[in-house]
Amino acid sequence: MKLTTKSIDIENRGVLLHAGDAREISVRDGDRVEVKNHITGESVSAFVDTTASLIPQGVIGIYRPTQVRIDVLEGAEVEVRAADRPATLDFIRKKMDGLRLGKEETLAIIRDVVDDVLSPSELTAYIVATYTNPLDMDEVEHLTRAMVETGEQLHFPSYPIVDKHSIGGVPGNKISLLIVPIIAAAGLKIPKTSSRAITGAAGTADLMEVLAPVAFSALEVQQMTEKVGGVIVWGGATNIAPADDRFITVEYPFKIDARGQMLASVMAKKFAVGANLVAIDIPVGEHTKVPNADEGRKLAREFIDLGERLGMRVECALTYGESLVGHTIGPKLEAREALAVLEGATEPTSLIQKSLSLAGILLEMSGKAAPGQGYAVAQEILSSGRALEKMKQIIEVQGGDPSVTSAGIVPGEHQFVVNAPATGYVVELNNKALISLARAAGAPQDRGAGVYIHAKKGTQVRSGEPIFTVYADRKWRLQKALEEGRRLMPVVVEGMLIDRVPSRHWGVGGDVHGA
Ligand SMILES: O=P(O)(O)OC[C@H]1O[C@H](OP(=O)(O)O)[C@H](O)[C@@H]1O
Ligand SMILES: O=c1cc[nH]c(=O)[nH]1
Repeated sequence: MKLTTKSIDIENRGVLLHAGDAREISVRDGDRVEVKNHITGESVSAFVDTTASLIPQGVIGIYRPTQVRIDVLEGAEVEVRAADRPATLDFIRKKMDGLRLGKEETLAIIRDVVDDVLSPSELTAYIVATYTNPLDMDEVEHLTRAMVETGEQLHFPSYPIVDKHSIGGVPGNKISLLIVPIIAAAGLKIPKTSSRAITGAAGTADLMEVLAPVAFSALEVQQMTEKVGGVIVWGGATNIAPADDRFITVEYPFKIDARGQMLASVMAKKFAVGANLVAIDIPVGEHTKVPNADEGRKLAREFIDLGERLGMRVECALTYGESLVGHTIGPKLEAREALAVLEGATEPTSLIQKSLSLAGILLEMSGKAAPGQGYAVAQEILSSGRALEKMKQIIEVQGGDPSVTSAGIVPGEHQFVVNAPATGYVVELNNKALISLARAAGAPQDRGAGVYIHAKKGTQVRSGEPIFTVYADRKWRLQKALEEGRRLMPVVVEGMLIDRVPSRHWGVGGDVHGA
């Protein structure tokens, strides 16, 4: 059917059809049509929305990404027909049924993900299929390679290229903001791409965005790294392993991070930037992605194995994940805490020790420190102020203000302090509940939102002393977070009354109502 185009400023790969035209070409809302540009001969598949009134019959509303793909002008005539169903839906179905996917099948799926051929529900089906039917190591390797092949890669003229990545899962894990400048200050190259929050309340890209822009092209990432030695950018904007951000968009609301997806997501980003020396942080703890050290060692072997398959040397660090890193959760609070350490703060020790340990591993792997000396070398770079100096260069090259100080970063104006209801020890500090609380307060989208933990697990508190403060940029968000806090009770002080559930049938003094 021939239809006349009308441009519509909507940012997805769709078209708007009059219900009458849709009936004639036998498509319904959510189906695909193929739209062909007569002049160039190019065609594109697009998802259908229908309307009875917004456009007349004979006209097709073309959303911007669709229009760009077939390069068609407003008012031009296009040929529209019902599109064939993508073959990759059968591959996804195969995975849903618990079968293994071959290399070509995986590559075809990832191409369709990157080309926006799959609808959000089809993409979700793929992620859920790999969550419920875990990928074996061959499938993980195929997925990793497919994620790299469908994006851009960096090619530095010399080695080593060093990188680190955390699998996440522990709140407050702001260590990249310390490790990257330490490694770059040691004279190494570290083109760090990070994701936004996946299961947490603030990913490294969310934190860095407090200090500088994080959206750059692959070429810019390479140029900035060559100039100052390191960057901290958002992988989702780079076209480096571009499928990754699409997957994370699906995972984020469910707070899931399937093992095979996680391995591929992390290692595809390392491979694509050309890293040959990689350290992986695996936080271990009851409320994290890895519940115990045995599982952590298994995952470490998988990262190392995958690294060998891809020609990268990988070392893993199992780290303490029972409690948050440092005292803060949320973009501004975390960026402020990390910057304060670069400026010379000697606390929090959990943040400093973890960052120096990981940086030390990379310094030893690269030969910048003798075996066993990595921690001390990293410490010297931090305490000498060279890491701060390097961080300012990184902030500046990314377009931020290098004169920023931790004191100048102000978290959300709406605050609520939760005090200890009894004297005792903090016996429970539930990571997952703290993340839910910070998300309810608005993190990571609201940068000032988050939680400051005054008393971590094992700390003795007196009745009335602060345990944590919730921050929000908007008042209604603070209210939401407090409701979430009441429901989840993220912190428990030994001896405190958690809740009182009254009997339904007994009145005062033991009288039975209605008896
Ligand atoms: O939201 P959850 O699941 O905790 O983890 C996601 C975070 O972990 C990784 O950190 P980094 O980039 O190595 O610093 C990711 O890039 C992301 O920022
Ligand atoms: O970058 C990351 C980190 C953790 N998990 C992922 O899937 N990707």
